[in-house]
Amino acid sequence: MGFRSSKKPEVPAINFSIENLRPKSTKWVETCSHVRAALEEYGCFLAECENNVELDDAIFNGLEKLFDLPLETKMKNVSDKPYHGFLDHRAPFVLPLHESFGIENAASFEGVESFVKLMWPSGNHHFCEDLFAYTKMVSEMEKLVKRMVFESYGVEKYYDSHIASTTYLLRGMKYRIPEMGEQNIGAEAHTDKSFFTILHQNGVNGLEIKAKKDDHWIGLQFNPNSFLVMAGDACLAWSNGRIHSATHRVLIEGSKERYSTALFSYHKGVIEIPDELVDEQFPLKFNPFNHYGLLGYFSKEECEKTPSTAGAYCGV
Ligand SMILES: O=C(O)CCC(=O)C(=O)O
Ligand SMILES: [Fe+2]
Repeated sequence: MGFRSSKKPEVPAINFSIENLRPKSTKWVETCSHVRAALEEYGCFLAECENNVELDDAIFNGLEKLFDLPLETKMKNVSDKPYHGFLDHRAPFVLPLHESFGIENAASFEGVESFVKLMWPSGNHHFCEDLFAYTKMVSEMEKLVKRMVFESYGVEKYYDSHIASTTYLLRGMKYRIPEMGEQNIGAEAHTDKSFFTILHQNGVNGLEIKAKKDDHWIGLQFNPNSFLVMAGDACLAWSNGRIHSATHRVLIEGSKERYSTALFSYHKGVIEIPDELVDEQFPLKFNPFNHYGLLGYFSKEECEKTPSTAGAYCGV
């Protein structure tokens, strides 16, 4: 068995209640600067929201049923993009505790509906509705965070075109309980290749983030209202290295299975580094890059040992 490291609640928690999120209000400006500071220092923060408990229950109960489907049904969740389809515990990494699905175009009803139809050909209307409501809500949160970040750097003029090219992938994860003597690694240490990732979980903790300043592992304590907003390698490159893309992993302990969701934002096409983010303190570090190109590059074996995928793929 592995061991659990520091549990100090060091990742900043930021109040995302409605009254803090009225654009241009004093609280909005304050929240923007907290968001930016957290992303630069930790690469992530816990957004504390007024969460919908009923919807949460519906999603995690629905996920349980989804993972209980026969393997041959689950294997129908395929994609031409790497890490976008069903991953069982054998491929592409050997992760005995992990299984996950990928739902492309997750913020569109058609995307969710075509996934649900594939899994339940005779229909599962309620889950389809709930899943869409959930992805809609989390994708709105992603847009809000993006707006805050763009405003905070004074590059809001690029926001609309950026959003117009954004697409979402929802991954649903299940981590089973390790057996006696079995390793407790649910997900190996990695950085995400997304622009942003928004993570949520059932009541079971296990996600750890590597601190930027001294490399120690910080165990995250979610409450039912917490969503972890994390920057991926695409955001690191877009921000010209100002925003940190945190290494993270999942360790599983305890007696309850862990279910989590991750909404990944991707950009269709090329991401340009805004001129405004290049100056003497931050000379240009990255060339414009194709976001799916970055993901494809990472999926190739030669990149496995590279400490920074963005640096290797599109570094100046
Ligand atoms: O399950 C989690 O909390 C994290 C999963 C993760 O890091 C990923 O899918 O990239
Ligand atoms: Fe991740």
